[in-house]
Amino acid sequence: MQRRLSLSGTPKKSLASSKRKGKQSSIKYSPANAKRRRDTHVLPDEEIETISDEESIPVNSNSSFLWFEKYQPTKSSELAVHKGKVNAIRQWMNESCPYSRLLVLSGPSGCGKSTTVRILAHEMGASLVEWSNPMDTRSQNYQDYNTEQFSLTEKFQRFMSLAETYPELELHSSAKDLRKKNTSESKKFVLLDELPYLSKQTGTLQMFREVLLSALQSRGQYSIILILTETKSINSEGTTFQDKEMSFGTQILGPELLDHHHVSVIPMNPIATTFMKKAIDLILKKENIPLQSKSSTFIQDLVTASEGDLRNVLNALQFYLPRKNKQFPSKENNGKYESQSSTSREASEMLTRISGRKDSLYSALTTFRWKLEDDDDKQKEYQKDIGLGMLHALGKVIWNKREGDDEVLSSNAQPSSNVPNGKEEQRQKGNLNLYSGLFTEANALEKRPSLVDVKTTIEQAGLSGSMFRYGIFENYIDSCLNQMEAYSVCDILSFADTMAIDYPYSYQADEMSLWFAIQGTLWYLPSPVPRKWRQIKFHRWREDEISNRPLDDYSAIYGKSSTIEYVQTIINNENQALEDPDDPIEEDDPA
Ligand SMILES: Nc1ncnc2c1ncn2[C@@H]1O[C@H](COP(=O)(O)OP(=O)(O)OP(=O)(O)O)[C@@H](O)[C@H]1O
Repeated sequence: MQRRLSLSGTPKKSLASSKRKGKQSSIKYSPANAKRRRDTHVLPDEEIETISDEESIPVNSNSSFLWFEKYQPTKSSELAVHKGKVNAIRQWMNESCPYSRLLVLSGPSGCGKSTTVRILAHEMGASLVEWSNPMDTRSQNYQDYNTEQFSLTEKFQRFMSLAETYPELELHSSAKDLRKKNTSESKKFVLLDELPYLSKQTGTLQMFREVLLSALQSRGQYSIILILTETKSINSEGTTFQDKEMSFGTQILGPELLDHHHVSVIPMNPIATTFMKKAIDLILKKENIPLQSKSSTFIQDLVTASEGDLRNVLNALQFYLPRKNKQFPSKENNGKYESQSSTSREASEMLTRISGRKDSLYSALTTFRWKLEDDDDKQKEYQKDIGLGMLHALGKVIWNKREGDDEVLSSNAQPSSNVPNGKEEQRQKGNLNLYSGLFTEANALEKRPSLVDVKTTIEQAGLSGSMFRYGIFENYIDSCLNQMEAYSVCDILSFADTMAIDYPYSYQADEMSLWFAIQGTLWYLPSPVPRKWRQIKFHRWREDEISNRPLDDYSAIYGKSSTIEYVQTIINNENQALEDPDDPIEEDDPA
């Protein structure tokens, strides 16, 4: 994953970002989250500011909210973050320009970086202008995106240059009133909680650094807060390790920015155990869930497994405490927790609620068929072949053959007769290559039903959900035509990752998460999927055409030079290049 996406962050346990996190923002994905180890130093619990026990926290009654959203703190006294860190951030935010212009907050996922900044800004009556990758509008403006004149990085550049004149985001209803009292002293912060895709190869990383450097040198009266989420990388042996460079931002910022006298770095720690437990106790109280003797062991186990990620632990708890029963699971002899019988149904309902909300990033997914196991009590056994079955299933997903793909491809393989006049004209002008013409037309037929049957695919996969999700993550990029699709699929995978509970293992949550990952991937992949061989087949790239849009996006993902090299390799072996790969869907057909 690092290979392609690391510079912009991690797929968050994004639902976590969905949080908008679900958002989670920069591409954050941690299939091995359960095995993460934290190398960060944990401060003693007694130094932690106490969570307020006040009953005044406004609770959002909307049942579609996840607990980490529903019970988000509204004031700094409620933050489950080390007091020293909160004070350090507050002090930095209170400093006057130009002495502090860029604050880098680094730390593991779910340790409260973004929440702390938002709350402190609110308490100060400061404006917070937040950059958000334009993919958020994907459902509404999907087609527009492909004809956009500006790339994501160009948009970021424009955002930063206009930041001073942007109105603030409406964070809280009371924010405006607070500022009215304090207009002359109100401060402005630009919050970079997600970043556009950054790559050394395409120069976007350098551009990003230059934008920040020029912001530091400008006379603007705003300061920038950059949030970097530490990720775990997976090495060739499949074990995870902490990306130390990420902790200090060196990979993204480079020495010039890090050594800049206007730049401060505050590393954040995972949330301490004691404080997590207090936050959990408070939420259970608000949910009227009685604490039982076995609950403390259960909560202790969840907290230990979460490695300081409060969002993670709240999700796990919510999954494991069905609303009706509100009973804590009991521990079996083998050390695993017995799943609640209705967990699967709860998980399904939760996902349906999330995607059903009008403002949800995932509203497009409401059209999906949700699988509800009628017989939840049945614990299926995984005794499947780990090998060809998995590859076959994976191939089907990243291929994503939809109804009508064959017709679209064969009509476009013919010379121009089947192509509308306007398109042919554009093609001749060289503004659109054959494939992009095909892609635009395909958009008109967008979301033709996929021929991939999710249930069969999961059965064929024969692996745990996390392995299969990781398989999709490693391979989906070849199926994308632009960065928006890449971000969207990655975001969905992050979302699905959050749905799966790291510990204790839940078969139902695992399957639901895989179901969601596959459905989301199938939804966001283009139609037809432009695997590399197809691009070669339908359009022989010339070097000078690679800069044409929408190939810019493709090149941004792969890097121009590697694309050219790849094309050259294929062209040198043309027969192989033009040979259609096996069609996994047809292979499924017993006839
Ligand atoms: N007492 C609390 N203190 C801090 N966060 C809390 C608390 N209770 C619930 N939360 C929730 O925990 C989550 C913490 O996530 P947050 O986005 O702030 O972390 P982060 O470090 O920025 O993570 P990431 O880098 O993955 O975005 C938020 O969704 C917040 O609403």
